[in-house]
Amino acid sequence: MKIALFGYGKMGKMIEQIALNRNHTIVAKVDVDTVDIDFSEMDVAIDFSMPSAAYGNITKCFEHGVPVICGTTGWLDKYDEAVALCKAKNGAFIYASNFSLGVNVFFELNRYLATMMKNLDQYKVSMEEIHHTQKLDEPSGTAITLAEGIIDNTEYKGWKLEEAGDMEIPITSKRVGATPGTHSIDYSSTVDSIEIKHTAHNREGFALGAVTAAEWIVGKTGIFTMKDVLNLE
Ligand SMILES: NC(=O)C1=CN([C@@H]2O[C@H](COP(=O)(O)OP(=O)(O)OC[C@H]3O[C@@H](n4cnc5c(N)ncnc54)[C@H](OP(=O)(O)O)[C@@H]3O)[C@@H](O)[C@H]2O)C=CC1
Ligand SMILES: O=C(O)C1=N[C@H](C(=O)O)C[C@H](O)C1
Repeated sequence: MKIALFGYGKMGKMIEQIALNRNHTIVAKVDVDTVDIDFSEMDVAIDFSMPSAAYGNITKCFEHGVPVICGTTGWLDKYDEAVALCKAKNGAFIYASNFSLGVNVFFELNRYLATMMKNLDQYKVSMEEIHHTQKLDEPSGTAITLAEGIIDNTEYKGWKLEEAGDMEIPITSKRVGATPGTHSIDYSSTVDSIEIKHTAHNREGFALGAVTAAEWIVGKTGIFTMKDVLNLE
């Protein structure tokens, strides 16, 4: 498979390694300075760039009929526009705030736990995410997906960084050293607490998930999620 990398930073480099090990070819490494992009060579594009760059990269790919796997976070105010363009062009698209198998299992666990806690008013939920100090966005995309999983299954109405209102989920974002990504959800009452936690030990799981999604999407049209790719139920 011929893969174009949009963004060649920490994730782009890890994805390149995994793709080459799986006998794929990297046909382009696109960064902010790239002017001539040959879209005709690409079977699929994988975007791990920057919040300010993702939408432009994705839409250029759709215009040229290239399927897109996007892991960049912090640009989702434009997600609906990207989806509309993808549909208009009969393209193929997967965005995931987190491509790792472990976090996608954790997303399901979070939803299930939320349904169990829904009527237990003595417990208050809170969330913490910890990432490396170079991360540009907060809270993390993964934390937002986790909050949405709780909101969909309980009476909580929204989320907020730090101080939250009564029916809002408080999220604490910490930036510590080179932490790849740690997310925890806590339900506390006056007598006890229940905590679930996912800890990434490195970036390999994110990169492998993105390459797996790229292998899966080639030849398909439509808007998909990692749940489709991983066949999780
Ligand atoms: N969904 C998931 O599973 C995961 C998502 N992420 C997300 O992926 C994104 C990238 O993370 P990471 O690799 O750690 O970040 P890095 O900062 O290491 O890499 C981002 C790269 O994008 C480049 N870039 C800047 N502008 C453009 C542009 N217009 N087109 C293409 N590339 C551009 C940057 O170049 P320069 O440095 O020259 O500006 C940099 O090399 C983040 O949003 C992060 O949150 C990260 C891990 C997992
Ligand atoms: O920026 C990162 O590094 C990561 N970003 C994603 C996010 O915002 O959730 C996924 C992962 O946690 C690493």
